[in-house]
Amino acid sequence: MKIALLGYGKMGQVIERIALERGHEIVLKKDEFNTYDGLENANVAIDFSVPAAAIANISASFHANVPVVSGTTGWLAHYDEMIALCKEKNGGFISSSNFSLGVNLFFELNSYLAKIMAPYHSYKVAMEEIHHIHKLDAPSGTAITLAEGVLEHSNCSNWTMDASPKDNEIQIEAVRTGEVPGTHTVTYNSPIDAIEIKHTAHNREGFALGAVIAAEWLAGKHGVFTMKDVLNFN
Ligand SMILES: NC(=O)C1=CN([C@@H]2O[C@H](COP(=O)(O)OP(=O)(O)OC[C@H]3O[C@@H](n4cnc5c(N)ncnc54)[C@H](O)[C@@H]3O)[C@@H](O)[C@H]2O)C=CC1
Ligand SMILES: O=C(O)C1=N[C@H](C(=O)O)C[C@H](O)C1
Repeated sequence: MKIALLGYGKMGQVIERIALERGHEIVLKKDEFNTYDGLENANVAIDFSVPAAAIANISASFHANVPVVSGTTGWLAHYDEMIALCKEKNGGFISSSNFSLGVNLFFELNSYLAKIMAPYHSYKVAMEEIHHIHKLDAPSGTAITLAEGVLEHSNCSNWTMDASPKDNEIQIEAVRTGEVPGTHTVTYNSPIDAIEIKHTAHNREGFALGAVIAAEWLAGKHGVFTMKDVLNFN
């Protein structure tokens, strides 16, 4: 399969290695300095760039009739626009705040826990995400997905990064330190005890492998999909 890498930073480089190991060919490595020349030759594009570039990368893929997997976080305000463009161009699209198998299992666990905790109002839910100091966005896309998973089942109204959240708000604390690849914790605390679930990425391999598997799955398809479709979680 011919892959266009849209973004060739920390993630793009791990994705390249894994894609080559799985027998794929890289036909474009797009960064902020070069053009989309060659994109039209790809069977699939993989966007791991920066929030400001993600929209242009995803749009360029739809215009070139190339299905696109996007892992870039921090551009959710434009999500509906990209879905509309995908439909207009009959494109193929998967975006996810986190492509690792472990985190996608963790999303399922988070939803289940939120469901069974819903009747117990003495527990207050909060989240912490820890990442490397180079990360541009906060909170992480993964923390937002986790919070959305809780909001679906609880009577909380929204998430906040405010240090003094209201009773009906889910607090997300974002910590930036060293070279941490990504750690997410969801805690339900009561005056009596606490229940905590945690996912720790030891490196970027899981994110990258998940993105390549998603790309293999998406090639040749039209429509908007999620990692649940790829992993058969539905
Ligand atoms: N969904 C997931 O599983 C994961 C998502 N991410 C997200 O992926 C994104 C990239 O992460 P990293 O690789 O760690 O960041 P990075 O900063 O190492 O790399 C970003 C790359 O984007 C490139 N770039 C900048 N402007 C561009 C443009 N106009 N077109 C194409 N590329 C451009 C930069 O040259 C840089 O190489 C971030 O938003 C991060 O939050 C990171 C890990 C996992
Ligand atoms: O920027 C990162 O590094 C990561 N970003 C994603 C996010 O914002 O959730 C996924 C992962 O945690 C690493």
